[in-house]
Amino acid sequence: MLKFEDVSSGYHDTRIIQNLSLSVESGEFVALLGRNGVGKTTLLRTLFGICPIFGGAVVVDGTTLRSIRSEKMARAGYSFLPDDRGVFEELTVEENLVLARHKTYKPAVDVLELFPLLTERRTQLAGSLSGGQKQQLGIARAMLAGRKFIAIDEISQGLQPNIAHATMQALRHLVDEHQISVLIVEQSPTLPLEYCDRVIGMVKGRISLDQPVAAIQQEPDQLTDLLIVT
Ligand SMILES: Nc1ncnc2c1ncn2[C@@H]1O[C@H](COP(=O)(O)OP(=O)(O)OP(=O)(O)O)[C@@H](O)[C@H]1O
Repeated sequence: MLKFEDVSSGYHDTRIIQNLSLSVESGEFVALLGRNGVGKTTLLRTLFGICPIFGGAVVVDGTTLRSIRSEKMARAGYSFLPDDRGVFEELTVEENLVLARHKTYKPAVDVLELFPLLTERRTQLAGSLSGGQKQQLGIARAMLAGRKFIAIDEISQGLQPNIAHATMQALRHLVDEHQISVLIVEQSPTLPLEYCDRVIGMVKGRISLDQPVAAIQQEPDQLTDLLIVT
């Protein structure tokens, strides 16, 4: 359903993504791993039209695109949670959720059950939430809007471990129930190895690893180049 074909992209005249090819199928839950600065965020920004494509093409639902418009992706049911959480700070929690909801699509996950604080804080301005609370609102919005594809940058950022696990379980359920695709960016392999189907690793703007989770569990050394050195 989604393919990057020999894509190069970046910022102004700086090429960050280098001749990168990958695909994500319907009903696949994929994690993108890599150290700081390798281009994971830039890859997601390219898919959602925030960074220009310098070369190659992105194929979305069979249509080859050499430039991408964010609003078209949103209309097609592709949702993106950027690393700054992408909430409307001047609107309430409830208004943020209403704007993300689609007329007919009802996700198989009740986001208010998943994130009870969104009900407790429904009349509060999103801008006054903490970072972790904004993350929950942003993920809820991405789940409501992503009828075909959900991309989430830095998924566990600011989330308590139990909430991060519940979020991954809910995404797994959405993938299995609706055959949507999910692509997450995460710093650590722990959650991806428990919940995802496949791990894609990036080094310096290129793919360095693309393996099913089962293959990585057998040979975890494959992750060494992708892990953060502390
Ligand atoms: N707005 C920008 N203008 C120019 N260069 C940028 C911009 N944003 C990021 N970069 C550069 O692009 C490269 C890749 O950054 P990117 O944020 O995609 O990496 P990342 O893998 O997501 O890292 P992190 O995990 O730290 O967010 C870095 O060298 C970064 O300095």
